[in-house]
Amino acid sequence: MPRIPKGALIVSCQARADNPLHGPIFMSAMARAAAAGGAKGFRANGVEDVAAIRALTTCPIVGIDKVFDDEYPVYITPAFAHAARIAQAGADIVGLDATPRRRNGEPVGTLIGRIRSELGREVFADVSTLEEGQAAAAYGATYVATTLSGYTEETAALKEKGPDLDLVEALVRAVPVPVVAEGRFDTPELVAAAFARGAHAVVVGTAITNPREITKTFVRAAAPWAGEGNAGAP
Ligand SMILES: CC(=O)N[C@H](C=O)[C@@H](O)[C@H](O)[C@H](O)COP(=O)(O)O
Repeated sequence: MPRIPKGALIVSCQARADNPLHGPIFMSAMARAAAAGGAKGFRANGVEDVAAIRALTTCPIVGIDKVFDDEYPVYITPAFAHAARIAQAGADIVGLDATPRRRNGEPVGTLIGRIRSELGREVFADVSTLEEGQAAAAYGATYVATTLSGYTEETAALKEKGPDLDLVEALVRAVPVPVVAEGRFDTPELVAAAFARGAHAVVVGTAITNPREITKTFVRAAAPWAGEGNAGAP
């Protein structure tokens, strides 16, 4: 199984159902474009997208299966069945929510152990705090990533504050496995800052593969000048 190389840029190629680029045709094209640009691995969601990207690369793929259920906050690969189908689709590494929040499936420690022993896959643990990262590493996760910082109740206030570089550094100091920076790393400078804090690799999604969200940032910049008779604003 290929490992994520040190210094790698991993490109997350994901588009939800309401995104015009949803589906394996567009997501595999995104992965090809990212590979041509030098990406050394991919993160992808769902069996179809993972299989389509597997068909075009031998680089490591962090496969996840997002399953939304109003009763449970955990949606990134919540249970073993989801991990199994993502592994079957060709993911070298299974990504999952490694927070201790309620999930529709076995406890995260059991899940990590089963993915490694029964599926023979590496585990990429998405966490939101230092304590969650330490627990995930103790359970046997291969990588610990800052993916969920800003996206849990406990960390929600961080979402508007850019990427969680402090968590990257705290994890690097505390856990014995490679730490991956993920979540809101939306400029090359922030990617460099993550490596300077000790990250093993960095995952970038929206800023590379979501033209709708990228367009919004440009439109926001144009907004003060938009509209009739507003030519000289602000
Ligand atoms: C919280 C959550 O569900 N994060 C997801 C995880 O798969 C994705 O929606 C993110 O796009 C990904 O983590 C990359 O982050 P960013 O798009 O900020 O570069």
